[in-house]
Amino acid sequence: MIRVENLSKCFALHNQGGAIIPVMAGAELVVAPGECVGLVGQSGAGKSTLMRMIYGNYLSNGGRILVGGLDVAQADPRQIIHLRRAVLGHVSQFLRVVPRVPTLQVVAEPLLRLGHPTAEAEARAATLLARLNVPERLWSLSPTTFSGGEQQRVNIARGFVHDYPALLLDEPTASLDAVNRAVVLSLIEEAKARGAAILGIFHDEGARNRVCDRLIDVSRFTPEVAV
Ligand SMILES: Nc1ncnc2c1ncn2[C@@H]1O[C@H](COP(=O)(O)OP(=O)(O)OP(=O)(O)O)[C@@H](O)[C@H]1O
Repeated sequence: MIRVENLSKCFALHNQGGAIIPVMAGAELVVAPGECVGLVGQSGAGKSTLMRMIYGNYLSNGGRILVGGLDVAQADPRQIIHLRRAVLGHVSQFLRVVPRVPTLQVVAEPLLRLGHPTAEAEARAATLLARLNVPERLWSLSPTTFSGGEQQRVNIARGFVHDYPALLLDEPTASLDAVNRAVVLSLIEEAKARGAAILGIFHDEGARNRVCDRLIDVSRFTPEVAV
């Protein structure tokens, strides 16, 4: 479902004399349907950079990134938008939303964009928000003023509202209490059980051990010159 082949990445520092910094070379990985793979490696090894390339936020300098048959490294923006809408979900650490949109709508939005009826999308959003213990009195408010943990739970609800075949998770349990952490780990296990291919960064070792089938150390892909 997710396949990375011989991927490389350099950053060009335009404000520092155009210095070229190679940060990744020869990266290879496969995530099969129903599998959760954790990215590990010391700080600066390239975990976030690899995730951003797979999501299409960063361009790569060589290699292939296949997600559901599309090569993200070569895809045009329209193809990437379609991929993100239907195939590749992403739960980042921070919620980024349009101000003044109510929480229920923020969570239902991915389903509405896919053409699901409003009542069905909102019912699914409500189920997830309730499961993640976001109080119902908050659902009609914009999440912009919510606490860090509340925002993260809204973000997780939005990321799991559609049954994406592939999911990228960036520290999904980072600012959660034990009860909500357990809910998120169950959501990940349920996504695996329905066949989602999941790639994640989990600094929470207990979470990683519970949900990851394999770990990949990205420092294997750090080019010699950058060490
Ligand atoms: N936008 C950028 N411009 C220049 N260099 C960058 C940029 N983003 C990342 N880097 C560099 O790429 C390397 C990998 O960074 P990255 O953030 O992917 O590491 P990481 O493994 O996710 O680290 P951490 O665990 O600390 O989040 C680092 O040396 C970093 O300085």
